[in-house]
Amino acid sequence: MVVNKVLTLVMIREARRVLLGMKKRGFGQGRWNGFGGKVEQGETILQGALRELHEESGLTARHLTEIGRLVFRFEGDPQLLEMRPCWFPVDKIPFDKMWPDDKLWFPIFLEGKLFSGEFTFEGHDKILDYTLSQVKKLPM
Ligand SMILES: Nc1nc2c([nH]c(=O)n2[C@H]2C[C@H](O)[C@@H](COP(=O)(O)OP(=O)(O)OP(=O)(O)O)O2)c(=O)[nH]1
Repeated sequence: MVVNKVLTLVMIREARRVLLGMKKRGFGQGRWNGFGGKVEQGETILQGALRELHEESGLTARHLTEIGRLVFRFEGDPQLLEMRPCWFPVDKIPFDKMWPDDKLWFPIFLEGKLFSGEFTFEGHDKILDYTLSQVKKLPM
């Protein structure tokens, strides 16, 4: 069965550091990540991103800027929320405790460039196949 969900992922960054949250339970448990989750019915992606950012980190953003668009396919399951935020210097991002695709697109994000990609996973650790590129404009 194919389940299509729209998920947000907000990266809070300053020039030399990035704020990540430790996912305490549910989908991605035990991994550092940006803040986000499912877009709810009747919500725009931006509204969903602002809501999840606030729910998970307590932060209220004045504005958000698009950084990329990624498609994930899982040959398996999904699930829940809860985060523990922590700032990481840009040269000390804990990739070994993050989603395996992150080390591929983070460099583009940290350069301030837009990116677009698709990842197919086997379970939650193995990337079977992917495409990723820096783009001038995000696909709709
Ligand atoms: N960095 C990174 N983030 C990912 C990857 N895959 C993936 O779903 N995410 C993000 C998108 C979302 O922000 C988050 C998953 O959202 P979620 O399932 O916890 O959604 P939610 O908070 O609405 O959860 P729930 O309460 O409905 O269970 O993980 C990935 O490969 N890398």
